[in-house]
Amino acid sequence: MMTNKINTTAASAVLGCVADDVTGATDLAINLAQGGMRVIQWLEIPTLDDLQVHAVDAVVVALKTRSIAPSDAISQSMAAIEVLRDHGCQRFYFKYCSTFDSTEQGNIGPVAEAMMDALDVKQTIFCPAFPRAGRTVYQGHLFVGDALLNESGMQNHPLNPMQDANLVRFLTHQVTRPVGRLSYRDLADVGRATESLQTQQLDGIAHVVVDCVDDSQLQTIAAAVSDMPLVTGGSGLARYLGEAYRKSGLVDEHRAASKLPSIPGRSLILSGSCSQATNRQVAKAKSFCSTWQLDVLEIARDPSGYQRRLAAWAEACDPRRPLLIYSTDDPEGVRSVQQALGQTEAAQVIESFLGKVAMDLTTDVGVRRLVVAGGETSGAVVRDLGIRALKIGPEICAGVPWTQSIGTQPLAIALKSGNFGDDNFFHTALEMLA
Ligand SMILES: Nc1ncnc2c1ncn2[C@@H]1O[C@H](COP(=O)(O)OP(=O)(O)O)[C@@H](O)[C@H]1O
Ligand SMILES: O=C(O)[C@@H](O)C(=O)COP(=O)(O)O
Repeated sequence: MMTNKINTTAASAVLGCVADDVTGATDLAINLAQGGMRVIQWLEIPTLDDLQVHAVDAVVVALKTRSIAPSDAISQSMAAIEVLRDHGCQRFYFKYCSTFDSTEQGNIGPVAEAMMDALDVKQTIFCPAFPRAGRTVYQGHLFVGDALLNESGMQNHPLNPMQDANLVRFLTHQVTRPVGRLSYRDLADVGRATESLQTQQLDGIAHVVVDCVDDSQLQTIAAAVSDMPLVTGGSGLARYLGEAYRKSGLVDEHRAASKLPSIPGRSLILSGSCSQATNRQVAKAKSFCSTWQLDVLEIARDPSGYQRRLAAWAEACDPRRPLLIYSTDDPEGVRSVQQALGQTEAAQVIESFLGKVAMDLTTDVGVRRLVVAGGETSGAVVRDLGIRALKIGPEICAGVPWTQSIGTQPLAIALKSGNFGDDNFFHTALEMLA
């Protein structure tokens, strides 16, 4: 049950966002910042006192709810929404993956419906499109580049293989209320888009999947939904919310983005993503990094022995070269590990090991610059490092900024969604700090 306590201090953020994973949250945060909003990203649910300390327009709370049981995802998301609402947020954003990562059981639909109930909202949109990163939606079908979602490599995802690109059909499995579509034809102007949403609401359509193939359509969608209390989607839409909220008087001025973190120290790349993009990026990074490929079965057998060997190796490496430690593998490698350990156990073994590696190497060998590839992987790493919040810096590639941890002994951190970035991503990221 939500409480009715509303905080109305001047410091309240207008927009409260809940993201279902950490890289997704960072992606959302950089897009909001590029739209001129001041943003803070929390890596755990903040307290009301935490929220009073930072004067921002948008608060992004990163959860790790994408691949857990729907009931757990709902309860964590509700806890986040409650604190954001009590803080005084007037608009809410549920961020999930631009590739709609979920299964027929959830968690996108069930979490969205729970948020709608909590906020007393009759209709929301589903807008995963992020054209700058190649994610578009046409006739309700999600494309990654020029491939349908289910032919894009996402059909082999280790945790949520995506086998249906038709979002209207797929979302219908996850929700209890009717699903409609805002067609690209109605995105010709804001008035038409608004009218289509209103007509659908009168027809009882609660969930509207939004077509969108370019940024001008995102701009139209943002203007059409600026009064909607709750929107859901990828990060693309967020880029234009600042402008829409400024026009409707919710946010005052356009704020400049933050600077690069200036933090000396060793660089470490940790990669647990098995996406096609990350496989290519890891292959490229081997040329300029000291490299260690994890043997997952050996970690499962003797985690502490393996951790000691890895730490000794890192200690002995040339400190001027970045360290690259990865479990990234092709679908065949992933299958064989999952057959031996089970899907969930394999993920847990790797995530908890990479978290420990991050702790060891930041504590013992002077790592202060950290790049992590993979949403679940990033979630595990920042949790184990005990980082509570991030300041958002400039963009490395679409959807991935440099960030700086807030607190004593800050780290420069880049959290990369598995699918994002070109083949030279790791090099580009570290060169920016050189
Ligand atoms: N070699 C591997 N075999 C099996 N599972 C793996 C392997 N490497 C990583 N994983 C698991 O696959 C999942 C990848 O998810 P994630 O980190 O979110 O990456 P992405 O951003 O590409 O989705 C993680 O749970 C990770 O622990
Ligand atoms: O929207 C996106 O594509 C990303 O922001 C995202 O959610 C990242 O998820 P992972 O691919 O699991 O890192």
